[in-house]
Amino acid sequence: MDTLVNLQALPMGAAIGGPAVALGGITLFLVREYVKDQKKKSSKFPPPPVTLSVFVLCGIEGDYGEAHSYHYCLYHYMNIFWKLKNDGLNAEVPGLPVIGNLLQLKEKKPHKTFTKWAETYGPIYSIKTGSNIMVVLNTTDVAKEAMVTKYSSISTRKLSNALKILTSDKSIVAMSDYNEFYKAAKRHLLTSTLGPNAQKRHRVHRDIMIKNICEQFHAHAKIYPSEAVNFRKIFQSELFGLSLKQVEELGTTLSRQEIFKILVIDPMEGAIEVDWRDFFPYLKWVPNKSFEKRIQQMYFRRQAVMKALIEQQKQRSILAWYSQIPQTNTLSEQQTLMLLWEAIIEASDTTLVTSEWAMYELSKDPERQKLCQLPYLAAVFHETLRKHSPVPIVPLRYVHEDAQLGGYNIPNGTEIAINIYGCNMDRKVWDSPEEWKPERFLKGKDDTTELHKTMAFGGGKRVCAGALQAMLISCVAIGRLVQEFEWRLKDGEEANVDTLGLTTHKLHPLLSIIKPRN
Ligand code: HEM
Repeated sequence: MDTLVNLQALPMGAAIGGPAVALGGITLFLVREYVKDQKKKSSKFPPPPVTLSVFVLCGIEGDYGEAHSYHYCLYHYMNIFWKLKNDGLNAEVPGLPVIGNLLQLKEKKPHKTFTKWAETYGPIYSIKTGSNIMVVLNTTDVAKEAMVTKYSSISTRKLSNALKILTSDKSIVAMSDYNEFYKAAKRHLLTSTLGPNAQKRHRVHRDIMIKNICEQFHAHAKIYPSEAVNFRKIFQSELFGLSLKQVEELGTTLSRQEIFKILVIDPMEGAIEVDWRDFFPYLKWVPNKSFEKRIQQMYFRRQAVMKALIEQQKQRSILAWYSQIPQTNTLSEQQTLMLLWEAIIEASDTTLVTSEWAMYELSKDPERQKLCQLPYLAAVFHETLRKHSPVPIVPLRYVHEDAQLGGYNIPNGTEIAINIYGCNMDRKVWDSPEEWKPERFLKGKDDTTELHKTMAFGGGKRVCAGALQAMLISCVAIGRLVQEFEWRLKDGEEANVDTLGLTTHKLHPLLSIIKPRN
């Protein structure tokens, strides 16, 4: 999934407008007074005295998700702030008043910024994104603790405004809270599409996909032997075809490229659209019409295409798992539509990201292309997941009851960012982490825990449902492409390592010169 990582921590500070600044002055004053007051009362960071009276006077009830008044947010913020301080998590990245660390994250590659901060502030620290407090985990042990042993206290999500619309308010597996809908939906996804039996049935589609890809690369090598081929152009289109399976009829009104844009590219971009109200929930009454219009348009276009697709597939009974869903009577039509879309978008992105980076690394190094026996192929796959972590930050988790992580008490209301990329760059765990060395996985080849040390697919109850599919497609593709061609990077391509977007999408599509092997 991966595709819908909720990076609410990816703000463009510049988007924060006038009203925030105006209220900011008041906030700053209140915070300063509060801190002064605390210091006067005790030097040992007492528990927050809590502006409970303000809270009560405002008449706010319900959980944090519903309580969006300015006072409540301030109360909530201070509460978490002092609890964290009290329990010794002093590592805190300094930021600006009111907006906190938002401006420092405007580069839109928070996994890299978080990793850099870990060098200065240690592997666990807190940051502020507007009125939210987030604890960032950059170390494997604590990340596992959050995903596995402490999961029950950290199993909900707080979505950005864009994601609320695009996911029909948590109606997809990857973005839902842990509840009955989640359990039913994940079960369906696994039994009908992504689990081992379903993947066995889908083998025929994978074989056709790889055959088509190889044919297109051969055609290119024949006509333009000395010109670089654009890996992504061929791979992406075939991969999307696999995820949609047969949509030729739909294709008579819309091209595959157009459908791809509506179902995959637009929502991926929409998911990281910044609505500054995400960071200042007490300002949610301020209209942000252009933002809402953009996201709503994406939503309606996707609805239209998905409905057409479902109608068509129902008539042809091709989507086997779709016809299974209504039998349970547990999912509404809209939830079913969303799950179908989820399977499409998630199948179309991260597998491409992984395969493209693996072919980039192999194209750099002809010697390593000779070593493609099976264990080595698995090592290439896992090392690519480590160095290029396709989902660099696990979709944000929300602490809904006080929990302990890494020996610190983390209060209810804190957001948790698990920086998988940061964990995979940790020098204490990985030798020369910046180098791509598949050999590091050969030693532990019989030890599956060693292979999953990268945590690329998350872990615990929320572990990625599509890990098997991603591995099957990626490994078969990488193996076949290296078997059939010699790969060499186009001159100048080596430096193109920049990424773009929610996943670690290669900014510049891979360009390699390919030569068929005898
Ligand atoms: C290399 C490829 C992939 C990577 C690295 C990846 C990674 C991840 C990660 C990190 C999560 C989040 C786990 C969490 O919240 O703790 C996730 C969740 C998920 N992924 Fe993937 N994914 C990949 C491919 C796929 C594919 C191909 C599909 C489906 C076709 C898929 C479907 C899902 C679903 C449904 C979830 C939500 C699981 C849950 O919340 O229980 N993923 N993935």
